[in-house]
Amino acid sequence: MSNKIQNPEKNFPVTWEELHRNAKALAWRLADHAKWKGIIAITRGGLVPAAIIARELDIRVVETISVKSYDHQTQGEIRVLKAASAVEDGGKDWLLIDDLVDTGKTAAHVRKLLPHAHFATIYAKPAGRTLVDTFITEVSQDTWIFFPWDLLPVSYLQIER
Ligand SMILES: O=P(O)(O)OC[C@H]1O[C@H](OP(=O)(O)OP(=O)(O)O)[C@H](O)[C@@H]1O
Ligand code: HPA
Ligand SMILES: [Mg+2]
Repeated sequence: MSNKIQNPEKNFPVTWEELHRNAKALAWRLADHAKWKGIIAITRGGLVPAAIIARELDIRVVETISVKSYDHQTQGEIRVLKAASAVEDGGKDWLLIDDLVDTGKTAAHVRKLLPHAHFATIYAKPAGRTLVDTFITEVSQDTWIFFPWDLLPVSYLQIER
């Protein structure tokens, strides 16, 4: 069953620089918490934010949980392709990192698997906002966020080959 996002009205492209600044801001918010056992990145979108946060908080243990929900802008069934195998106690004292929460389906699914982990994202849309413990920037539900890893860097276009 697929749930087509109704052509989001607003495009919100994010540059590497903005992403980096926001990921650092998220790390600083998380720095006050007790000592984290490690980070669980929700792949693939959580990988880059998790890398930045791991460096900023000096966390060296980084696990992954692999979850697929979207094909381009169309949401399908949630599929966990790989579990976070080394994580115990339902994720207690672990940081779960994703790039964003949209409908909240991914977050709800992962929360069931790791109910005690602290869930943090850079961006949040209203439908999923209550499912994350910490986020930096809220955007409206009718916005589609374009991450820099899915965009062609402008500078590449300026290089003559
Ligand atoms: O709140 P939701 O509506 O569930 O959407 C949020 C999820 O969708 C995207 O992942 P996606 O499934 O596209 O895979 P990706 O991380 O590999 O891009 C994004 O990275 C979140 O994990
Ligand atoms: O707004 C979005 N941008 C990129 N990926 C996404 N996955 C769900 N919503 C989004
Ligand atoms: Mg994802």
